[in-house]
Amino acid sequence: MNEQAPEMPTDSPPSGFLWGAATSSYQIEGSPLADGAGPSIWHRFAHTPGRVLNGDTGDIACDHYRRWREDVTLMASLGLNAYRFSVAWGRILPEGTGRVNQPGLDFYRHLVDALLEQGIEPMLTLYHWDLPEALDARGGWASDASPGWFADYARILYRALGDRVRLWITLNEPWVITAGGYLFGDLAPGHRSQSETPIVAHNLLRAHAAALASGRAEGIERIGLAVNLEPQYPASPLADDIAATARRDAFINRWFLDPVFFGRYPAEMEAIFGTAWPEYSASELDALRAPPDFIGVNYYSRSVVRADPTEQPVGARRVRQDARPHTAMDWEVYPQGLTHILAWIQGRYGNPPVYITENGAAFDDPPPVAGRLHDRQRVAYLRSHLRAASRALRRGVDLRGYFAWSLLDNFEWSYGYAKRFGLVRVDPVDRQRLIKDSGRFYRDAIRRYEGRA
Ligand SMILES: N#[N+]C[C@@H]1[C@@H](O)[C@H](O)[C@@H](O)[C@@H]2O[C@H]12
Repeated sequence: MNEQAPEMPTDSPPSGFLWGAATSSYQIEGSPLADGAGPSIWHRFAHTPGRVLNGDTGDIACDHYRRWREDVTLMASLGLNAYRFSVAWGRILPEGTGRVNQPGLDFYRHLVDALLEQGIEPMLTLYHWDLPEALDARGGWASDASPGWFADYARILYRALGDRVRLWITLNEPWVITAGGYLFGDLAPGHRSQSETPIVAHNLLRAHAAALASGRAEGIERIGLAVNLEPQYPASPLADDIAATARRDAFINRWFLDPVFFGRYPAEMEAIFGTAWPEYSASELDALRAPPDFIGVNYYSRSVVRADPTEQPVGARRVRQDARPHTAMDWEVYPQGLTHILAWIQGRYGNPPVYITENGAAFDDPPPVAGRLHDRQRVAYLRSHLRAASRALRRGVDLRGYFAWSLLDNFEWSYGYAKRFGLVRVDPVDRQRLIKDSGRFYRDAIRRYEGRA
């Protein structure tokens, strides 16, 4: 596909720039209970009738647990020099704590070694939503003990893989873990509790700090935090809309980053949660200060915000921008928002190193024809967002890499397999992989950026 690659401010990106793709364990691996693994909250959630569209589960997913060698070869054929994946906690510690399951460790060690053999830098996410069911039975992230569980689990992985994995992420999207799993209830474990929500968020922040500390003790030098960020724009200059936008910005963008960088929550949180917001001592807040060595930015879209008292707990809602293109998730395609959010990080948190750890789009792909899949909308999305990333580089943002979401069509949580984000198609029947035009475009863009085209 002779697509013009996006322009870059310089002939090539900063040296060492990472060109990757991202996945997560429950979404691609399948075989959730193989070789001694313990079940996760997503295994239970997906097998609970009515929780996932079409009754889909991750029992097979992309069958990556068995096809991982083929997938590493696929990554190399795309010219990736990095790959972001997550570890299923339950494969390492079937009961969440205690006994280590060696076959689980071996699976990830073999995967990492195969990546390194292909010159592909592994970026390992310790937690991407699949908490061991055994820990949820003990209170899960609402338990005061959860940070200790997580630090112990992290330490096992640091010791097993710290000599070959250089880039670590503690948590993937703590906001989605909290809001999806404990406030709105559309994600595992499916709670809907305004009182539990701030407690879970606080424990996740404590867990991040604990895992950062245990990593430092093991000599791990590059530990990040991956956050979903969504720039918020007021629908009008009305004071109510401006205030609603500030509340939603605090709720989505600052709730987790402010504590880890400043040791304080955004002032808006108490107004959002009211009496459900706990009292924290100065020392409890200061203990959250755990600046990551880099921020992982998961960017998909923006929100245009209007005040709406019926939309709780924030009192704000998104206003759909009908005049603009939207993805199959009904998210507005807004590449400028990526530049804006990267510049916002640069200004607010002191220009920390940043990786775009997820960026991509679901579209209703056409069927393959003669061995090709022409996903033109996804090619356009990638091109516009790579350009937006290059504009951030031009502003001096310390951007170190870009990971497309996702390498493979995979299990899209409560949407099951109905929403497809992959650069590579996965056949729903035989799981055969087929590189889409977007995968070819990304491969060609990498070559041009790296001056190899
Ligand atoms: N939805 N959606 C796509 C994508 C999801 O598949 C990832 O697992 C999350 O990290 C993040 O929400 C983004």
